[in-house]
Amino acid sequence: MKTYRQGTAEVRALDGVSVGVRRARFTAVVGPSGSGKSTLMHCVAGLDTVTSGSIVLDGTEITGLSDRRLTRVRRERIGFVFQSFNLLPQLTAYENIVLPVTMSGGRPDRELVDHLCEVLGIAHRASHRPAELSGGQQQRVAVARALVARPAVLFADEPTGNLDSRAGTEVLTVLRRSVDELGQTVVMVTHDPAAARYADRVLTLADGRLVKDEHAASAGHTASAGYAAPAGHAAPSGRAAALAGDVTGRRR
Ligand SMILES: Nc1ncnc2c1ncn2[C@@H]1O[C@H](COP(=O)(O)OP(=O)(O)OP(=O)(O)O)[C@@H](O)[C@H]1O
Repeated sequence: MKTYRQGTAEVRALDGVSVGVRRARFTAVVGPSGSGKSTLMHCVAGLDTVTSGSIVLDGTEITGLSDRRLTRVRRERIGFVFQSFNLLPQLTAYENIVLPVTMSGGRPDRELVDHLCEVLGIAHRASHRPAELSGGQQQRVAVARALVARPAVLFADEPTGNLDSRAGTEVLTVLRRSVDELGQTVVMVTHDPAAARYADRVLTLADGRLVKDEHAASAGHTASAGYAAPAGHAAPSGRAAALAGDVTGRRR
């Protein structure tokens, strides 16, 4: 449960939402404006706290952690991609990608970065500055930057919000590939049902409640509207089933 105070009124931004997200799966959270999508993502990712209930992230109960430990969990286990790409304009794509690693005093794993650039289709743009890249390419650089620390979960909040449909397709395709080829766990908030079709599972919120929970087959996976249909991906089997409960938010 997550409530906000607005004057004398209390807004229930999340109300009795209980959900677990599996590893190496692509989960989309959809719903109308104000339904609680961002609040859910912020609570699950440790950017905000729940009023009651608990959040378990990659086996760690994050509810009640001190700010210092929560910051560490976010830095080490979570990757974020937002609507705005937040790239540093004076750095090249490669330098932007490795920035989180170099900032925390580490040395980038060149092989991993090259592999990410390859999978995300930006290898040939690595030495370019953001201004020389298309919106879709910039967002793919942002995805690579989020993945370079090998996060347990990648949270994407309206990652296609600033992009036209072609660039949006590029970004959704690389998110899909990160799940299929890198085994990445992805949770994406979107208001766009066409974007949600790239996911294995679609959670629908309305008025802070979970009103629908659809898995790929029933989520109209192959239908295409707005974005090109995802190119026949195969959801990983067995492996994910054995690793249930990667991220859970429970009502107490
Ligand atoms: N900081 C806040 N203070 C007060 N109320 C808030 C705050 N943040 C969100 N809310 C309220 O909580 C509810 C859920 O908001 P939230 O931003 O999670 O919805 P959303 O589905 O992400 O919407 P959108 O698609 O417009 O971003 C809304 O009624 C909103 O007004």
